[in-house]
Amino acid sequence: MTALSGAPRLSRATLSTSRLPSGVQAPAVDPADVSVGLVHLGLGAFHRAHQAVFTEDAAAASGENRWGILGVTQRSARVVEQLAPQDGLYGVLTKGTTETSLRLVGSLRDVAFPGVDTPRVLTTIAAPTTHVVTLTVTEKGYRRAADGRPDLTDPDLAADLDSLASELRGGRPDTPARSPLGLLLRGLALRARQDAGNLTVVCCDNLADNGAVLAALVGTTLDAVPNGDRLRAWVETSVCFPGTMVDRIVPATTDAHRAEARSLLGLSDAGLVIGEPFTQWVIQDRFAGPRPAWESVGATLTEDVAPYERAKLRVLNASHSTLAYLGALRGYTTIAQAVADPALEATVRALVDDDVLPTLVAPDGLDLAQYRDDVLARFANPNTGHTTVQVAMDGSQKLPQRLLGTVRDRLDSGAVPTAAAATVAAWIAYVRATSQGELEVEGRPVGLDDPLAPTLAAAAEGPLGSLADRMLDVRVVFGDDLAGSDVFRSAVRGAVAELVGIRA
Ligand SMILES: NC(=O)c1ccc[n+]([C@@H]2O[C@H](COP(=O)([O-])OP(=O)(O)OC[C@H]3O[C@@H](n4cnc5c(N)ncnc54)[C@H](O)[C@@H]3O)[C@@H](O)[C@H]2O)c1
Ligand SMILES: O=P(O)(O)OC[C@@H](O)[C@@H](O)[C@H](O)[C@H](O)CO
Repeated sequence: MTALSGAPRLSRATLSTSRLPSGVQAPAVDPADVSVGLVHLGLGAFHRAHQAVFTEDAAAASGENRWGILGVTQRSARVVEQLAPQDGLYGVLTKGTTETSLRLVGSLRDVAFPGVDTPRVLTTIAAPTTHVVTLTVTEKGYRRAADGRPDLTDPDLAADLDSLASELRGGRPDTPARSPLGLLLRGLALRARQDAGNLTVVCCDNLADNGAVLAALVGTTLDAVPNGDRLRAWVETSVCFPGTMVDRIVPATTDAHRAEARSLLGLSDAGLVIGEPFTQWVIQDRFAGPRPAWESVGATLTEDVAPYERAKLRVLNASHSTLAYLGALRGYTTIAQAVADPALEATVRALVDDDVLPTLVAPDGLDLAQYRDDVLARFANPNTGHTTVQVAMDGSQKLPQRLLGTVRDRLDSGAVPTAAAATVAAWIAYVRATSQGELEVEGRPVGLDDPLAPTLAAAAEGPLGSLADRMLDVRVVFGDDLAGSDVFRSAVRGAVAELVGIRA
């Protein structure tokens, strides 16, 4: 029996005929009464537990019914298959340290998979009733090259740019899009062609300076497209890319979560997501047109998002990755188990206190030491079940965003970033163990899950004595500056030697 069998499926029909059990919160908006005004690219777990909830609550608070979401999956139709039969309805199971609650969300009004639905997605991005596009497509989804510019050799992006070039010559926008950036650019092109008005594009991925990064990617990609200059000029005057800091720990949903939600709801929910109680959204107040009144339901709209984003990436996400690598290497399944290990907690505190905090300017009213403690308390929540292996994936994409800025700032100030080097060493040891088939967590082998896996595995292979040097030579991760820094190299060499038990 699976987690979904034995109970009718959540849908508008079953919701209207079932009496919701007490304790389960109904959608804050009536899904029948909501039209689409926002398109989301990357309909993973995080969007459903974060921006979709803020958007629904904001619409309910302001009494507006124009902020329904078209959610677009990226790589497969799986999430569409989960949500379309449910009319887009799904639950968010919130798991605190002592309490669990379930709410249903009705703001997701339509779902699409670019493999078959590209024309519909482009038309919706270009609709005058659409005012905002949001994205959560993971770090690797942006297809950036080592220098941060668009990777024009990426076959999916290249195929999309061919389609875009044809559409800019008047061709029909009907080829399936293959990359998030391609989909966005093609949607912008159709919007410009139809003169449908301004648009705001909000990157909600854990990328440093995410708004500016996405704006630059859009601009430099258009430079490479024949006749892209007119579209680029339109984007510069008609599209805003505010930066954001997004925060809520949203682990992957398991069958056990689905079974738990089914027993609370009495209906089965294939689109269920789970999250911790904490949620935060800080958004740069730079919009090209209307937006949901997110500030009315707890989001912070600010001129300067950078201090919030930097504090979150460098404290929370860097600590998360440290616990993920060291925790998995010690055989811990979850982040909560890892942070409960006094040695690992001490390592994380050293990272934050010695190297991260000296690089930060506290955002208004935030006590950074308290923030560190609050983050560690959130990690200790045993009920989210966030796995070390999930957080550890894609290290080549994550470390540059969450750790290497700290390293650069420390080196620039003349300090030796010993604690940050220890996190780099943890990642190196993890890459070595997973790429050589040497890591098991709870008796299950763990492989290396990273878009650069072949390059990393090749660098990890060979004598332990030169492991740190071979890995630091992967310049797409470390850049020429860190690969060329004797101070950093020496710190990483020492930390790797300590971790793998050899002489530096
Ligand atoms: N889960 C969290 O706790 C959390 C918290 C804050 C921010 N985020 C941000 O949200 C992102 C997504 O997290 P999630 O929990 O929704 O993950 P998820 O695995 O549930 O969903 C990831 C989404 O990105 C798409 N994607 C993945 N790889 C891609 C690729 N190579 N090209 C194009 N699209 C790709 C997937 O199709 C999916 O839509 C994270 O990478 C992070 O930047 C997540
Ligand atoms: O989402 P990822 O996989 O990029 O990173 C894993 C976690 O560090 C991250 O998702 C945190 O849970 C999140 O950033 C908390 O807001």
